[in-house]
Amino acid sequence: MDLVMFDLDGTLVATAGEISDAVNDTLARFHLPAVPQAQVERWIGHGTRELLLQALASAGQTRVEVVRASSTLALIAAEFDRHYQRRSGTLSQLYPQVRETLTALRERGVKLAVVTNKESRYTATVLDAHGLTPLFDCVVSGDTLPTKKPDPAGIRSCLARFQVPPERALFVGDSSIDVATARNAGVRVWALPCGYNLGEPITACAPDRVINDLSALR
Ligand SMILES: O=C(O)COP(=O)(O)O
Repeated sequence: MDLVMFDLDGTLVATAGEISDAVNDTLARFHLPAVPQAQVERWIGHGTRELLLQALASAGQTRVEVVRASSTLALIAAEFDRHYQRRSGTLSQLYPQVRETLTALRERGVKLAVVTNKESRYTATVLDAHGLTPLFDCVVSGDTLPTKKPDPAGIRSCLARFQVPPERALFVGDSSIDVATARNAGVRVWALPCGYNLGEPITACAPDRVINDLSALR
């Protein structure tokens, strides 16, 4: 392999606890009931803004489209932004073997990238909080390109940047969105079972291989 691309939430870092806290800080500020972390985990995958919309719809007992069109959304999103930036890195943890494996792959000259649907300002905070930023050659966030996963543009931009053919690359993720993204780009995909797969078992989306931790890459 010449290039390995990783999803972020649920693959490199367990982030659900602090996302959930930031969501509930925001809901409390607007006198809305809290949502359980288990529910927040099922909303991870389409980007933090989409997650916030889901939480607001659930807490307010309305539809996501109603929240999306609401005139107060910008105000609520700004409040969430403050809480999430403040909470980032406070509860999240690297999964076992992440730092060791990234370091070993880098030493072998493998290019490393993050391709996440998380917006870039949050991606940067989370990667910095865990000292991961220097380990990656490229980071593609949910708002880096006009489209996000499962569109293959993020993977393709990494392949093009490092001039790696799809068969010499691997994508590692934790969800059906990651599997679909890799398939759309013609890249092999390995998946971790203990991340956030929209509440479904990872085997349901048939990755090329299920791995228990990143040491399988070494
Ligand atoms: O922010 C999200 O919802 C998803 O992020 P991920 O693509 O790293 O899983």
